[in-house]
Amino acid sequence: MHDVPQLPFDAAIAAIKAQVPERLQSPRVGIVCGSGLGGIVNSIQDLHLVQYNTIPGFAESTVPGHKSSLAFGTMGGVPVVAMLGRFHPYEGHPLRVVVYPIRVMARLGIANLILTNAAGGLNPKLAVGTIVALHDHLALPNMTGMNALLGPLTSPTHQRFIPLSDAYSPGLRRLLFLGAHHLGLDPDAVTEGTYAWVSGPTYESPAEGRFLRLVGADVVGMSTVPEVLAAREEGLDVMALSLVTNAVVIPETYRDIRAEVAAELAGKPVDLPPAQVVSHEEVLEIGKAKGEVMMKLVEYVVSAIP
Ligand SMILES: O=P(O)(O)O[C@H]1O[C@H](CO)[C@@H](O)[C@H]1O
Ligand code: HPA
Repeated sequence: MHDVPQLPFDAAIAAIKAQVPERLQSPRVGIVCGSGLGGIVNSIQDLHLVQYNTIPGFAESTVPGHKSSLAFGTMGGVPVVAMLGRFHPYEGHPLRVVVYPIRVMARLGIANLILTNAAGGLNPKLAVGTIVALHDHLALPNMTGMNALLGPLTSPTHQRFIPLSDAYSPGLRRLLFLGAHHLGLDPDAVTEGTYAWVSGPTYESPAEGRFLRLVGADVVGMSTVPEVLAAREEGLDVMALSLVTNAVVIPETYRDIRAEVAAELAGKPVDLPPAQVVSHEEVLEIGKAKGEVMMKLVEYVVSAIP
């Protein structure tokens, strides 16, 4: 396999192999832990951590709730590698750096990739805490010049035109729902939906949230899609799970300040609606509170992959 120009794959693989026992050097499944979801590492046995700053080509994650290490070990006896901390374009990382760890994991031999993320709920039917298995995505940045696969072909053997109609593996999603059943989860705890990828780092304005809902997205977040594209280019089977950490505020009407002032001038009482704003702290809190369900599902799927 030829490598992406200027990305030091051989040095990265060598640095990893120097730090990980041979029995764990060829993981079958790769996992990416989303904001606040690093607890997934607790279900890895025979754990060996490799710091990103020891792997050539890796950046550092600068986002609270993301560490900067690769976790090697086993889950239900299956060798795995998990990214404790991902890179987002809004941190200033170029897209080829954002997806580099996915390509490194592919070169280590993974065949399946499980991505997790924290996301805002656009579909009003999704309660905070719901886990959404992505069956599709809507990526305005991809459609307007921020596609992670722009640029020279990754290698002469890679495909240029990657289909996305089959990006999210039905087989892995089937295992997920079998897992939800075996774990006795409430039927509404896990569902399927479409993820809107936005660049961030601002959360959505009400009009943006309304727009994304109108065009068919169920959840919204600032990650995952670039990783899905690279993984598909590398020939990996992909499952992506969003934990709904907050409801995106999409008011039907705006505060009518003109009417409020008129009422105030007329001496009438004015009822002020409570301000609703999302924060990353809230996102991390829900991640911590609900992360265990995500961990158990990931564990089930990893063990059940044929
Ligand atoms: O997608 P992950 O990395 O889980 O993080 C999500 O949480 C952060 C915002 O709170 C954004 O980075 C968003 O993408
Ligand atoms: N919007 C975008 N990304 C997010 C959100 C959100 O509401 N919550 C967690 N990640």
